[in-house]
Amino acid sequence: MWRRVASLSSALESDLMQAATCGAGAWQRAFSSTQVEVEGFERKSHPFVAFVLGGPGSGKGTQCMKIVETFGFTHLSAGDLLRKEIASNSENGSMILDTIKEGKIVPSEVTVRLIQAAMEAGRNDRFLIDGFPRSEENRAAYERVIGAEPDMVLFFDCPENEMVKRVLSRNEGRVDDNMDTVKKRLRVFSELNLPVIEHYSIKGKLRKIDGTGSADEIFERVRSAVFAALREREER
Ligand SMILES: Nc1ncnc2c1ncn2[C@@H]1O[C@H](COP(=O)(O)OP(=O)(O)OP(=O)(O)O)[C@@H](O)[C@H]1O
Ligand SMILES: Nc1ccn([C@@H]2O[C@H](COP(=O)(O)O)[C@@H](O)[C@H]2O)c(=O)n1
Ligand SMILES: [Mg+2]
Repeated sequence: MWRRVASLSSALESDLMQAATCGAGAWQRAFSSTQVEVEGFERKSHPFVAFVLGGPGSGKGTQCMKIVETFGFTHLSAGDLLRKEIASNSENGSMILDTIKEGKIVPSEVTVRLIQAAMEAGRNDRFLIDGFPRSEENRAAYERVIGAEPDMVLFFDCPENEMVKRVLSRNEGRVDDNMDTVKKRLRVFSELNLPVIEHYSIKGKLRKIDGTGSADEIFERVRSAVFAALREREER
């Protein structure tokens, strides 16, 4: 089993405090003093970041939970962060709600700032960023603000009819889990997200996973892909 890092050195604590107040790129510096050995993998100074992509209902959130249990990542879902903004009545709340209802993409500055804050607060050196980047604009904003590229990109490849079936039976009360919005989300996925996936494929960072079968069957594919990426990073 993977062991979570239970405590942080006081030097790191102070770096994290600095990261919380300094903004762009500071979270990277916050990890510069830590190197911890866990299950044979030395934890490097720079956080390991995996983007998790796939169409609506392709199983991103389900598989992220399993990755967290097995590999000790912190899971940040862009959609969940946006939904929390709505729930907290922030100044952007009503704009975000309208955008999600339409299945459109929230302005990148908003989403990237939420991700950045969550990473700074995350106290981990392995992050799964689920449902991001959804567009080339998202991708460029992340690189500009965070100043880094992901170590790997997981893409859950799933047929549309299966994704629609899963979304419509999810039953979590999401405002966008209805046929009308799902159609729009699928169109946005094809038009805006597939080019991002293609970009990472060209860069050799993409791990395409067959998203069909049971959640456990899919996780066996995911486990090998994540293990290989962590090992590659270790060897670098
Ligand atoms: N392999 C699977 N087989 C059947 N149902 C699944 C499978 N994986 C996930 N589900 C179910 O399908 C629904 C959608 O899964 P999940 O929330 O993980 O997808 P997602 O990619 O995060 O979707 P979204 O982009 O809309 O957030 C959930 O109700 C989940 O329990
Ligand atoms: N990078 C992102 C991610 C999400 N959104 C909006 O949230 C909706 C729900 O996202 P899920 O990942 O939970 O399916 C999505 O349809 C978008 O409206 C976004 O704008 N940018
Ligand atoms: Mg999800």
